[in-house]
Amino acid sequence: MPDAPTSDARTIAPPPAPTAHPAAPASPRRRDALVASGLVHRFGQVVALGGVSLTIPAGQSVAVMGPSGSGKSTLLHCLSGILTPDAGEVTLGGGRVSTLRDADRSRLRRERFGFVFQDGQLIGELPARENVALPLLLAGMGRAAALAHADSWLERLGVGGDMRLRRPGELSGGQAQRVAIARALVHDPAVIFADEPTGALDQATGHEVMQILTTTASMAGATLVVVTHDPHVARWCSRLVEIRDALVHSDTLATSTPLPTTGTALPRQEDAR
Ligand SMILES: Nc1ncnc2c1ncn2[C@@H]1O[C@H](COP(=O)(O)OP(=O)(O)OP(=O)(O)O)[C@@H](O)[C@H]1O
Repeated sequence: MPDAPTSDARTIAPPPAPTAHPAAPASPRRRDALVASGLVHRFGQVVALGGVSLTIPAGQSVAVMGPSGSGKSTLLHCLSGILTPDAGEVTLGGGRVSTLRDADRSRLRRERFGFVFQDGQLIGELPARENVALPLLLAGMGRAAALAHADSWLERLGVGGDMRLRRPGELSGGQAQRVAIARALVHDPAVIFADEPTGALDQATGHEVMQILTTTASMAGATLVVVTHDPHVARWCSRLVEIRDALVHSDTLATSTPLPTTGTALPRQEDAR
């Protein structure tokens, strides 16, 4: 694995102070490991995940790589409760994710997970600050407090001032991804899932976005799971999981310490640190 890029964390201010609100609870929940045990998922005859087990300690950044069609997005979707696996289980801090009822799973996704997609998936009709405030509003925070919290995140990620009031279509790709990162972090999630977060950006902007994503996630104590085709993106993360043919093919820490991976075997948590 190549050397991790130099992170200029000093240029990014610490996260805004958490508010005394369920949408931004204090830190203990962040100690939750995300664990996948024997995940199997099929689309008809296609086996997209053939028995994948992973333990991701709280606060770790993991890049998921592999050839097209190997099962990366399916893994991300199962880990984040978007898809229900046909077999196996996902837990966060010991609490079940994959087998929750739909309503509870949606709530868990809203409150404990943040998402960054290739195209941002911001709401086109809403200004940046309202896009960012949305997770807080959905969690019941008052409008003024939610917008103030959103503003402080946007400011911190370099899209403050006038840009807060622009709609996504009036922002550059890099600016829109900064807004998407602010939206993913604003409610203080335990885990951020990013699917090709730099896929629509040029290399320099992608580098900048990864720097912001990894630095802010780390400062906030959030676990980060990034699906990417790009080794330059992957090297921002402290662990690389390679998926091939619906299974974990390799699992490596940035220190180049190989982790035991044998099909469905579940690595012990201390192995993955
Ligand atoms: N909704 C779906 N319906 C049917 N088959 C699907 C569906 N989604 C994924 N698949 C199939 O499941 C397998 C794994 O797909 P997945 O999207 O997880 O791979 P990936 O590694 O993320 O690919 P890529 O890098 O191209 O995005 C592939 O064979 C794919 O064609």
